[in-house]
Amino acid sequence: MTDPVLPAIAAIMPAAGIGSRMQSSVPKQYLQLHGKTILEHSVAKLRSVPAIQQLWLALAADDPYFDTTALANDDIIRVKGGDERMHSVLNALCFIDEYQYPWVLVHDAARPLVRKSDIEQLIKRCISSGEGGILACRVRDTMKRGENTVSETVSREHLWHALTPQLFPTAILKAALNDAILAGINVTDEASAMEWAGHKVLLVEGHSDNIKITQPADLALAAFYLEQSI
Ligand SMILES: Nc1ccn([C@@H]2O[C@H](COP(=O)(O)OP(=O)(O)OP(=O)(O)O)[C@@H](O)[C@H]2O)c(=O)n1
Ligand SMILES: C[C@](O)(CO)[C@H](O)COP(=O)(O)O
Repeated sequence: MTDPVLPAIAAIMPAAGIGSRMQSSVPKQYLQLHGKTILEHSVAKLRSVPAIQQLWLALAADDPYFDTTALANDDIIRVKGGDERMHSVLNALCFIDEYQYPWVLVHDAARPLVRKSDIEQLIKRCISSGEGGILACRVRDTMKRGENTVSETVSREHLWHALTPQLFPTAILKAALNDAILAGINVTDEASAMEWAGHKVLLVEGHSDNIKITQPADLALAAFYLEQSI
């Protein structure tokens, strides 16, 4: 497959969360990892991809931390985050010119370990096929459903962990996300809205070390993975 001619891609980084599951004194995107904030690591990964020509950052309206980071002088475009991740993403989407940037890539600030090669593979696969898609990694453990006891074993065949980035045509994602939110759908990733709206979503296998920093133990794991990549 020859490399497709890449259109301009705008990126949205949702970074307006409070990180409640992290139980930390600051929102987790501002925790330090090898001398930089998790947010700075994640932004640097998107900045390393030439096809990404515009970067929108959704921040909490009362975020007092961002201006203390090295990104304060970056040309990153700040927008106000929303009550939930899906609102933060939609708020940013509403500002993106879909003619100038026909594709939009969404990547969690809480995923600082994503590999440039995985991002570029996602872009190549989606642009080549004309379909949106997500980075994902296959489930490896036996999966159980239940609360305190097992109610069922869920077949792990064709079962994936959805990761980010997720890449979709800008206008189509904007419409799908807006309509899904209006319909009261629980949209925890962009693909959920696209699926609900009936669109195909490509699964692009990525590395399982692209973890989302969510709980306290994840910080040490991320530091370990970072040491392996140096
Ligand atoms: N209203 C929100 C909630 C989350 N996010 C962002 O979406 C990403 C993934 O969300 P999650 O891991 O759930 O982060 P938090 O919501 O901060 O974590 P928690 O659910 O533990 O509070 C994070 O980069 C987070 O900053 C956002 O931009 N706006
Ligand atoms: C978008 C995501 O990272 C894909 O796995 C995930 O859905 C975010 O969920 P969260 O509850 O907002 O962390």
